[in-house]
Amino acid sequence: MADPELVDVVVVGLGVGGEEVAGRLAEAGLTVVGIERDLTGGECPYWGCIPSKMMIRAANSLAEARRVNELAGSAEVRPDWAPVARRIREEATDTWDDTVAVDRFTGKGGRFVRGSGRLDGPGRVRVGDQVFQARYGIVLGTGTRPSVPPIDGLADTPYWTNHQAIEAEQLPESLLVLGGGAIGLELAQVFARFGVRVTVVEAADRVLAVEEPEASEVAAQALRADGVTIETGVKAERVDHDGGTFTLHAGDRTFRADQLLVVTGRRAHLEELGLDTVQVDAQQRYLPVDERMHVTDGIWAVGDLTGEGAFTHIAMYQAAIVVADLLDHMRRTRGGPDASGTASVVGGAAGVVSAVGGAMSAGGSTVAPGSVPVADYRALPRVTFTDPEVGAVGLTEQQARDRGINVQVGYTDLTTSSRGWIHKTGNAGFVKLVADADQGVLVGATSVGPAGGEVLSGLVVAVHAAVPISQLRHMIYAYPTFHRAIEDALRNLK
Ligand SMILES: Cc1cc2nc3c(=O)[nH]c(=O)nc-3n(C[C@H](O)[C@H](O)[C@H](O)COP(=O)(O)OP(=O)(O)OC[C@H]3O[C@@H](n4cnc5c(N)ncnc54)[C@H](O)[C@@H]3O)c2cc1C
Ligand SMILES: NC(=O)c1ccc[n+]([C@@H]2O[C@H](COP(=O)([O-])OP(=O)(O)OC[C@H]3O[C@@H](n4cnc5c(N)ncnc54)[C@H](O)[C@@H]3O)[C@@H](O)[C@H]2O)c1
Repeated sequence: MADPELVDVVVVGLGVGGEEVAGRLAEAGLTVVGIERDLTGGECPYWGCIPSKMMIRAANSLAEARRVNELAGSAEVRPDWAPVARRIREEATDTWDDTVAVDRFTGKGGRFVRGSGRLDGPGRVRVGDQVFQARYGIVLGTGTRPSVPPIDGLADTPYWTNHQAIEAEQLPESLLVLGGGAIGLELAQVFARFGVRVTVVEAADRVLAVEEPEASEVAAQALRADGVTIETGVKAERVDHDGGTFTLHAGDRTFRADQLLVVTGRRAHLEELGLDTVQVDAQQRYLPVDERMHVTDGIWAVGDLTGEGAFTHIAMYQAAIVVADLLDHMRRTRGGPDASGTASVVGGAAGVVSAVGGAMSAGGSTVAPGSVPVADYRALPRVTFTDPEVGAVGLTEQQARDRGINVQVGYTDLTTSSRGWIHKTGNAGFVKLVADADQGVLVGATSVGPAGGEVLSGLVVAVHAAVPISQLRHMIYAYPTFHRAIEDALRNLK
């Protein structure tokens, strides 16, 4: 067995989070080994956010064209999946080839290794026959994979996960979607708008169950208007496939379709990471991290793996913290610059310090030695890109009540706002605010509507910066925007 090779940092998993950390550290002059077993960039660019939003853009253009009949004359719409599949192949994924992403990383000075990495004792990572010893740290960014429920017969059928759904070049005539969460609803609406007969089968008593009940209701109504059948409270017991048709059995009910898409959540595979070799429990659902993304001595984690929210913006946010903290750790280990910025490190990492004179560049912001930012998820935004979009930040009303907060709620229906009324067809939505009456600030908000995700931005600022409600009430909201509904909802707080 070859001796371990000494490098500065090893990053295992080059998804959104890992690629960002590895690239930034390599740019900073560290010797960084990035290990990826599949495609550099991970789920988001190849099977997640980007191609799914290309599908949504296409499906929404069909829906908008169909609205011409109500607003502006007549339009005949003939959906064709071919340009969508082509765009995903050619523009988004290079037909699922990551050469560009690997070149981007190596262009920054990183060293790329294709394979499955696992911890091999303190400071060490093994990939195949190669073993790397990390001088300053190891970063785990191995993400999640679909969590497939243990339903009788399911594993033996050719069901789709998000991968096959995103890669589809032809659409089935009918589709069962198991799971009415973010992925399920976004894709169900897309396929329905392209003419597929879609049924969503959800175990909980409502779709999008993590968000406000009003959001679940509007989303369900919108999908039904697109022809989607929504079945909630269904406990699937068995799945059969006879070569052409899937049959899903639940009590005395059966659901049939040409294809079955399983989107029932995601799971981190900690058991694959060799965590036992560093005395970390691998029997957990996610890998717990502290506010600076530490797992244990010399190990950081980033992204979906941490269970702090499976979103690309969380992975990027955490990546900035890991970079800052790792550079800070390196400086302390090497006896680097003090708070006044006197550089004293040498070797591969010296470039980092000399380049910025004692301050360290992390995530686009400059971090002075010793002042590493810490994670704060109070104002975590999320957007489900159905039409209407469901945007939310911070706590739901129920979550706030469960925390014992003295809650006030303000609600307004978008259809009654000037802009909603003008917009007419496709105007479903609302703004709901959750306030802490004792503190006089918003702790959560939901904005559903044609631009629900964009309207959310003002609400994210309000929750993040704890802007006093009295101040929010005395702002000027442009007329007639969708976001002006926030002013109404503030007025309705009680
Ligand atoms: C259909 C869909 C739509 C989505 N839409 C959105 C959206 O609109 N907005 C949003 O914010 N988020 C969205 N997400 C979520 C987003 O894709 C994830 O939050 C993001 O990809 C997480 O990044 P990550 O780096 O944690 O993990 P991943 O992107 O999962 O990357 C992890 C990488 O690690 C690699 N890996 C795993 N184990 C090993 C190992 N042992 N050795 C080497 N490599 C390994 C994997 O191959 C993978 O490339 C969507 C997800 C899906 C599935
Ligand atoms: N727009 C976005 O930002 C976006 C889009 C897609 C995905 N994502 C991320 O990816 C994550 C995973 O998405 P997802 O939709 O797979 O998970 P999810 O957790 O959002 O939803 C899964 C749904 O499946 C249901 N379910 C679980 N087991 C079931 C069963 N046996 N039968 C029927 N229903 C069952 C759950 O009740 C839940 O409603 C999301 O949590 C989100 O963080 C984000």
